[in-house]
Amino acid sequence: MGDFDKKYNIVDEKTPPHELLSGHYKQSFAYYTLRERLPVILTQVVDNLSRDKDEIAEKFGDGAREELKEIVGNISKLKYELQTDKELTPISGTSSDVMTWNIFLSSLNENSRSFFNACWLHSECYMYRRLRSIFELSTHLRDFDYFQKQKENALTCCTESLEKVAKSIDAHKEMERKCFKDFFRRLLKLNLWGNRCDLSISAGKEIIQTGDPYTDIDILDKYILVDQSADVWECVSQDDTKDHPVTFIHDNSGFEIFTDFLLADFIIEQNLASKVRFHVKAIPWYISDVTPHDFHWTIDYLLGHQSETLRTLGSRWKKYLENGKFELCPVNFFWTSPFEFYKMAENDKKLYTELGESKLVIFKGDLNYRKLIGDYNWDRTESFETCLRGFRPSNVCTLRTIKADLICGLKEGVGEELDKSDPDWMVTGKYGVIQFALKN
Ligand SMILES: O=P(O)(O)OC[C@@]1(O)O[C@H](CO)[C@@H](O)[C@@H]1O
Ligand SMILES: [Mn+2]
Repeated sequence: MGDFDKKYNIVDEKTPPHELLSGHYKQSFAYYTLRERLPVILTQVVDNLSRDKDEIAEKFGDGAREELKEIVGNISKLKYELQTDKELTPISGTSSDVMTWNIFLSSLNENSRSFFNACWLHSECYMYRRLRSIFELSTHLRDFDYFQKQKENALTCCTESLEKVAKSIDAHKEMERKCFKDFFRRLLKLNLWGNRCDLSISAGKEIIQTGDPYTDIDILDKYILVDQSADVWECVSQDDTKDHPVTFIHDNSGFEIFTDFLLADFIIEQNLASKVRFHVKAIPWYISDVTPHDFHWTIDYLLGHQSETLRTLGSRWKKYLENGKFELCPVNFFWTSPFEFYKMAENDKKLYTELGESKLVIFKGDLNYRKLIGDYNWDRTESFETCLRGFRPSNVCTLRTIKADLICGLKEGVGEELDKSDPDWMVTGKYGVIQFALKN
């Protein structure tokens, strides 16, 4: 370790800092996820395919109907492999990430190359990648998104709430103009809580956002265990970095992406940055995650909505897309790779450098958090900077509701208190963190 590393207690990048989270530990959320949640998610895909087979055949042709039988068989096979803790076999497929995945899989230790023995992050990502490869290898359904209906429903079922939030933000605008900092921090918190609504935590069961979470947003402050929103404001309001974009690494469709856009809208309107960039997933991922299609669909849905408030927002965001104030980045398979982000610089230098152009990169959600700090049993008071293990291509912010049993940056005693008062506090999404680290 060099002097800098010692001073800041940076962990050597090559040595695993702590025990990896894994399905091997029966008391863990990893075990529960692999055993209970993921098989349910696979069963649900099968059920939805059989429910929608006529619709699918109409859209993709009769050949698709035939192929569905084979696809269902292959999904059942994947479920069997998962439930019987089989080896993570190579991915077959035609996409450019197949080789990277397979090199990664072959680099795993032989005794940690099965669903329950591998690092949880790796086996869970693997399941979603294998699921995708089943469709990718078909002729008629290679581009079919088996989570699409659920994602669309996550937005359409909460339009009342979208409208209320948008109206109440508009109403507060005049008042909030006196203090942009407070306004920004509220939008940031709204954006944080928008992450409560992912579908994979509920194994696909609908979670509906109701009411107007903006007006009462401060009530939830007691659930924010680390709140560095003031630091994020300081970073984003720097005048000399206006020409640098703010970048979102999106997480979920539905209510969450709407709140991402609201925050991005504020950034553009207040001229905090000339451009906001968005990164999405290349393939269907963890049920709710945004793909390019979901991104455009969301804006078009708002644009065509009967509510004038939503139409206004939709048409403004469409315009931002046209004039480059909003930019959807080309899909990048790094986001659906098994790699933690500290490995980005060596695996995708270009992406790392590109993120470095931003004045701020906002990582949304629980899975991005897991990739930021790795699926390790970190000491819960370890600093966020240390856990990033050198991954600070730009100023980094994470907005994450806590849905997996790993965390860092807590004050001494906070975790222990919660263990007593609310034993499930790490896996329900009830609590959240807004954490920030300066560029390297
Ligand atoms: O990343 P998101 O959408 O906030 O959450 C994804 C998630 O539901 O899936 C994983 C477990 O299956 C957890 O990390 C997390 O709970
Ligand atoms: Mn997600």
